[in-house]
Amino acid sequence: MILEGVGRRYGPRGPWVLREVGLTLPAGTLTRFTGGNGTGKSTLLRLVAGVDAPGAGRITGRPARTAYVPERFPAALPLTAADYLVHLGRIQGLGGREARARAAEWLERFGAAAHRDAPLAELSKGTSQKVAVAQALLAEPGLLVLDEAWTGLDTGARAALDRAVRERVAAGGRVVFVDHDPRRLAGEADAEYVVAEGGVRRAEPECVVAEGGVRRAEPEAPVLAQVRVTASGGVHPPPGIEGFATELPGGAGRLTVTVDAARSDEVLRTLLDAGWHVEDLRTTVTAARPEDAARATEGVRG
Ligand SMILES: Nc1ncnc2c1ncn2[C@@H]1O[C@H](COP(=O)(O)OP(=O)(O)OP(=O)(O)O)[C@@H](O)[C@H]1O
Repeated sequence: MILEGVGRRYGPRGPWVLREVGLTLPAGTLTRFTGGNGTGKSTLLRLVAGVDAPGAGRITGRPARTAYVPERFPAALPLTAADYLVHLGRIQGLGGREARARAAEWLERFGAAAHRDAPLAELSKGTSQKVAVAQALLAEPGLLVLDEAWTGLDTGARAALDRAVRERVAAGGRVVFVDHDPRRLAGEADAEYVVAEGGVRRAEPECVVAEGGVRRAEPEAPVLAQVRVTASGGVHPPPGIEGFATELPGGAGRLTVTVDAARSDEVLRTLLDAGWHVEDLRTTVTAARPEDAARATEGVRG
């Protein structure tokens, strides 16, 4: 699916909210859009979903089955949750029996089965949102567009939606999403774009999105690998080596020296040349975050 020179403004004299947007959304990919408030993310998602048409440019290759979860769910319809889903399933091309089965399945997956016969207007905000995401997943769309679709869902339903997104991508669908939480599907998107100043640009790898905008990522936590060498048999630490020496019975010493991993070979050579016997060698990794330490330790071991 391709967007070429896409532009959108509201009203013939309104400012262009988006201009000259060019994007490719390949099959089997997850694409994230980020950006500050009012930059045009929802506008872009409506254009991608096809519920709004561009004022300039063109969009080609949109899959026949496209589903969209808008920021605000229009829940004021005189239908029960299950009837609404069956109705939408039929519109999306499912047979009656299949639509009913899928509606039940998705209400179950999002933990809303108990509300299947409740009128939409009586559902809580969270349950309405479950129905909104369920309607989008009913017919296994080739394009799934999610505008803050996780907002209002409980933890279990958010995880269920994460899983559903992965399933869609694995099945060859395109999933496009905006979410204010930078941890949402973090590291899973195939492409990430920032919507800003009417344009869309590829997010730089060091950019992460914070609520309400883009901020620079924290610099990578410093990872420091050190080697602790314990040696014995010498008397004085050799020149250039500062360590902790203790006297052993008989006048010999034991030396413990901790050096940066990069210097460890040199220190070992110096100790051996000076007649010390190396008893023990340990690598320690210091990092601000435990996961960095674990990763670095693996690297050092390897
Ligand atoms: N239907 C509309 N009529 C007129 N202006 C609109 C309409 N929809 C959006 N806009 C304007 O277009 C701009 C972009 O809005 P949009 O909702 O796409 O941004 P957004 O990045 O999704 O914002 P947010 O993060 O606050 O949801 C805003 O200035 C908004 O006021």
